[in-house]
Amino acid sequence: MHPPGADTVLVRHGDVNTKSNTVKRYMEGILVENLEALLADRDIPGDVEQRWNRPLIHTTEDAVADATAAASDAFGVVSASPCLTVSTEKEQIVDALAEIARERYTGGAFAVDARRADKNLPYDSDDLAREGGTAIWEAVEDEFEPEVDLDDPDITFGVEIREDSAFLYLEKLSGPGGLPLGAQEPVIALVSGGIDSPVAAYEMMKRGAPIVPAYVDLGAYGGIDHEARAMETVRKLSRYAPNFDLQVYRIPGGETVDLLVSEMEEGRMLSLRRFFYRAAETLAERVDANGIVTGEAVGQKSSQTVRNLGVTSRATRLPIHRPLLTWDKQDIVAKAREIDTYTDSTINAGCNRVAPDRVETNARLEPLLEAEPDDLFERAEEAARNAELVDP
Ligand SMILES: Nc1ncnc2c1ncn2[C@@H]1O[C@H](COP(=O)(O)OP(=O)(O)OP(=O)(O)O)[C@@H](O)[C@H]1O
Repeated sequence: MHPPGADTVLVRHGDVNTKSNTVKRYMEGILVENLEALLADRDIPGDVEQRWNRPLIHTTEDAVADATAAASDAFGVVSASPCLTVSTEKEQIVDALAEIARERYTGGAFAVDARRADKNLPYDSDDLAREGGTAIWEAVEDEFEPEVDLDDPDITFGVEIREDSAFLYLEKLSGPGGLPLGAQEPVIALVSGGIDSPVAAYEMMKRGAPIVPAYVDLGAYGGIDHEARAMETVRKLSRYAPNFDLQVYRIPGGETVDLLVSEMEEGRMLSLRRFFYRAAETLAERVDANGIVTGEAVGQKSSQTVRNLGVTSRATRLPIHRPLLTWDKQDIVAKAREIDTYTDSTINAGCNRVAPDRVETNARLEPLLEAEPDDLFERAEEAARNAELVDP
């Protein structure tokens, strides 16, 4: 809900504020570009202004809700509010609060949350909250029985006073937090048709690292549905990053999977992971990426025991980022639903079908090296060199 006449979105960032002024300026610049791209991608009118630690989106009242929703999808944003802008004169703010109350208050407990960045103003936030609260009360008391509750209000009248304007709002839409996308270097995101890998990729994006998605085509063990699911989740992720290229590298892995299935039993899944990582490393050299992100979590699968992660990780010199390492499955599923990458599929495809009846949970590197094909890494490197770029 926004105040009548609201045509501005106040955008708040969090971790960016912990940076030095130079870095903060730089990151705010990236955030502004990303906000502009989100608005353009969703056909929302608006101009983004970079100022005082709080980017502003100037839009129309009709578009202010959509613009706020778009801002709350931008990495680095902690919250966004659709605002009415008035001058910093106390009387103007108090009058505007009364007017907003007349239009929007429908009963229940209310609070005024006032903050000011400019400590030179002739009034402080407590004065303003008190006078604003009285004005709201008087504006609605004939029709309702208003009540003030600063701890658990039904409606909060927010006031944020900056150098030359005061911003009045009724809601704060939460954003993802983190850092603006592009504030870090890119990483290869290994995306499967599963639930976890898109969430892991999203978490890296949230910390500012653009992703280069890579899908390993498992041949007959993957299948068209498996690939379609992987592509669909990348499409969903691209909604958060319209100014970044999220084309997918499809790495051919079918022949190697066939070989692993015919020649290996228990350690097969681990060698397949080692193939993935080495292929990702080669692709990273090709596209100048700096790490690999996967959806693995400790103990979630046999290939993800602490011991097995240690053995599989030896296949690459690059860091493997596993943002979900300590997450429980239900939290991963909840996040996947929240970011709209959840794929409600029971199709038995991908790695599930490659898995043998008896899986290795306690691997050692030497016996695995003995068992796996000698040319596993050459195969991975060649597959990555042959990877084709496809639209998700
Ligand atoms: N076909 C594939 N292409 C690219 N990466 C893959 C593929 N299969 C698995 N991975 C990567 O390896 C990780 C662990 O594999 P796992 O077998 O647990 O995947 P999954 O259960 O099929 O999918 P997810 O982990 O996404 O739920 C995945 O999170 C993903 O990063």
